[in-house]
Amino acid sequence: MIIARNITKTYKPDPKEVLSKVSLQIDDGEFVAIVGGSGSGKTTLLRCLSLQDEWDSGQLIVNGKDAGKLGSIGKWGVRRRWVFIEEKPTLDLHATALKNVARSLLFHSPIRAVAGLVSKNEHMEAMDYLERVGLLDKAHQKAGQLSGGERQRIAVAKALVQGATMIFADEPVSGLDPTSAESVMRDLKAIGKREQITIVATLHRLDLAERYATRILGVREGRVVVDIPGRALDERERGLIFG
Ligand SMILES: Nc1ncnc2c1ncn2[C@@H]1O[C@H](COP(=O)(O)OP(=O)(O)OP(=O)(O)O)[C@@H](O)[C@H]1O
Repeated sequence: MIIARNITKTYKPDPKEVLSKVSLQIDDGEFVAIVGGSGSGKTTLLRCLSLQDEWDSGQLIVNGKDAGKLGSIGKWGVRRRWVFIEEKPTLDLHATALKNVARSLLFHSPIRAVAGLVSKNEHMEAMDYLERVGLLDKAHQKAGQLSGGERQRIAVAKALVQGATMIFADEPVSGLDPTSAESVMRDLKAIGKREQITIVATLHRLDLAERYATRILGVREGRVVVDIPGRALDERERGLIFG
């Protein structure tokens, strides 16, 4: 669970508040979509909630711990099972989907990971993860030959390997064609539900947030102006977010 109380952030030396007294709560198992216009502060909010960025004032409580008081080791402990999925996930494009996932199984053995020395058991385990994200038929294809949506699914499989309890995704479907965007959203939602993973994602497309998120946070000029369960927004709510 994440609780934010009056989080405020500026990018110094610019005195303008990019986040302004943001207060919210994210419960375990939610699929939270952060929506808003360009430059409204979505990514900054995601980066603060995921402890990737510092904030200036306010309090962030993560699983009962005051995150502002944690040192780097304490933060590492909290973030150990958090996974970050970017617009373009960092994958080895020359390696197969299978190898990309199998390498995540070797996080405790970096030399084998770099050399790509994967045992038979690890291969089978990686196949299992690829099946869970619906990519079994593409296991032996190089990541560079896969579509953007399929690459996002590899990133999700890697998150599962790492035993993710939370996934933070910054624009996970931007740059994807509408069909792939739908399927990534559908997968994220299904996997989050099945594996009990909390998901927080920034999204440009409001329709996807409305259809897939269990909760929508609307941000405007650094403030959370709408905080509702996932559903179609009414005129007033749209106006509050987009003007
Ligand atoms: N590293 C940075 N240094 C200075 N200003 C920044 C930095 N990152 C973001 N900003 C500014 O903070 C504001 C909010 O940016 P942010 O990326 O959080 O918005 P966003 O809603 O995610 O935008 P978009 O939808 O266009 O990606 C913008 O005015 C941006 O220029």
